[in-house]
Amino acid sequence: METNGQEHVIEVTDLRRVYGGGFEAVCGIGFSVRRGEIFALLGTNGAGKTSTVELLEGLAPPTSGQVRILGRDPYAERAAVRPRTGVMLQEGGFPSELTVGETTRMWAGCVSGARPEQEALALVGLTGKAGVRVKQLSGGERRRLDLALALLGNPEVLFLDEPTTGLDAEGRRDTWNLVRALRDGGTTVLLTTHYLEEAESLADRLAILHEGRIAATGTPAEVTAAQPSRISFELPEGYFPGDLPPLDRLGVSGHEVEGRLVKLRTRELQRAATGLLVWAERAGVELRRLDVRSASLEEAFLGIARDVSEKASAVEERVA
Ligand SMILES: Nc1ncnc2c1ncn2[C@@H]1O[C@H](COP(=O)(O)OP(=O)(O)OP(=O)(O)O)[C@@H](O)[C@H]1O
Repeated sequence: METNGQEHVIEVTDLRRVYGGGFEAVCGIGFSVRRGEIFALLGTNGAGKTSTVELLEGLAPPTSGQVRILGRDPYAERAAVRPRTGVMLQEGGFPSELTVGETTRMWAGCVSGARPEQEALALVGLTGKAGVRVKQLSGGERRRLDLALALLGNPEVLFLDEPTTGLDAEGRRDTWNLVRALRDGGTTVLLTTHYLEEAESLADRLAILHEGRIAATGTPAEVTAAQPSRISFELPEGYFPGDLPPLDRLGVSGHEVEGRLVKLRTRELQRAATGLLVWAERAGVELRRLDVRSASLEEAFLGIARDVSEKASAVEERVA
């Protein structure tokens, strides 16, 4: 389907998943991902990420609502959709007695038009490991093998479930660069991650799931823009909070004082920082431990989880 001339490769409409015992893990969510976009699904433990991704991968049918991958139903039309997608699960589950080369060849036999084994291994930095048994690989190397296998069929759509869990900082950067290069080559990527820094750095757009619902969605900048920025500093010797300029006139929406440390929250970062620095300059004081920062995705994430839980308990209290 096309919207504004851009092809939506993944389309999710009013999607619900209710498990056998009646538990609703996915409660009517909707989003779409354009060709060549990296889209991240974030959420606390149990938010419904895996339950959603399994429906996108066609591993189960939705209870209600619709998923379209490349315009088709990934469950009912699995034979048509599966060859055009690559899936990296949380646990690859490949036989650990096989070597890396044997595993790659075995998997390539199930994929039409597979990349050469060496190319797939080189993409993920496993060149030279073809003769090593899977059980001898480190945790990070196993993750990279899982990724190589997902890439074997040159997929148009790539599903990555926590692709960098267990990787060291360098391995994580390498994977990010590879995912970006794939995106630049036109691959559409949907990933789940617990690393907010990963989503902030990698995702073109993201959705934060909470208790089966989308609590926020947009570009990382849009999602963080809804959160206040922070300024913190140490009160100079001999000064008290009341000596600061009136905080509301600086555009400060909230503050805390812990000992000599002052923490300010503001949605007008430039105005608040300028007002504070002009005051310090005029008073001839140094603001030690000065820290001025825009909201991070982590703050947005924690803020959303807190807000939704607070609203839920307020409703429960009203009902009780
Ligand atoms: N087969 C099942 N039967 C019943 N409930 C299930 C089943 N699978 C998952 N759930 C429940 O659905 C909810 C969402 O689980 P899901 O695995 O989708 O979350 P997640 O966001 O992927 O979590 P995590 O980050 O911990 O992997 C959880 O409360 C989980 O206990």
